[in-house]
Amino acid sequence: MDVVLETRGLTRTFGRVVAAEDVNVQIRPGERVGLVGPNGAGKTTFLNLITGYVRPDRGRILYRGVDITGLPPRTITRMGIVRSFQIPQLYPGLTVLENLLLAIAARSGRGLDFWGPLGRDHAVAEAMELLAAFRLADYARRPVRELPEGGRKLLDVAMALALRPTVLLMDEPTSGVSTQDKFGVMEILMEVLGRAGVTTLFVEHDMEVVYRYAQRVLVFHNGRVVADGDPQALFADAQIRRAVLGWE
Ligand SMILES: Nc1ncnc2c1ncn2[C@@H]1O[C@H](COP(=O)(O)OP(=O)(O)OP(=O)(O)O)[C@@H](O)[C@H]1O
Repeated sequence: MDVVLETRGLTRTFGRVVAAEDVNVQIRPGERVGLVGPNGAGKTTFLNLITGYVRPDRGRILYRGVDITGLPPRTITRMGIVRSFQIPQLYPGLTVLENLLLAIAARSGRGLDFWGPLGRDHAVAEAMELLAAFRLADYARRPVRELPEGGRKLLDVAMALALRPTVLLMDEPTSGVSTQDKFGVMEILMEVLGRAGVTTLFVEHDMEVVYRYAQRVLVFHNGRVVADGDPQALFADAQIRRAVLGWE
């Protein structure tokens, strides 16, 4: 089986809290995986472990067969595992285009001032193409603070995609987005990420979003992955519905 990301026996405690316990997961290239579970179940810790922000007490993380356990976050990002944040890390006073140019500059490891005119033209063309894909082209010259929340989420992911990830991790892509906008945001995200062939893992509390957009769901509970399967099967399971998702 082709595996892009794998965890083996991943375990991490904070004092008495077991935030990850013997997490064994294999992710295939191009999969779209929803991470669900109650508050404090260990979903964010799982993302923090993979991206190097938190070190495991035990266990290994393999990316394309290479052991990345304990590597610094910057190195892991450069290798192709990129994270987009729950609260988008944007510069509200800069334009949408400028924010994206900064992400493109970050990919090259250089500041904007290192670009000659040709490099800048290429970067602007690339940024405009990305903005068009994310339906943000009309906002290109406007400051980020004028973007609606859904637009900020899209820009945040566009910036992550500018780093050319193989694996993208998203923490609640629809949090703070209005009910009428959230499916629109997810449609665009999934279309663009699917076309780019990016393997996507996303933490999500909105089960309707998970149901519609995840091909596979990992259910976390007390730091463990207690269920792993397709959303139709998992959400039909009465025990998971009651004990883990809090549904009757
Ligand atoms: N840096 C930390 N220091 C101490 N405790 C932590 C730390 N990070 C996470 N924890 C604890 O580990 C447990 C798992 O937290 P985590 O944030 O991973 O859960 P979660 O499933 O993402 O929850 P939520 O859905 O509320 O975001 C919680 O009890 C949390 O308080």
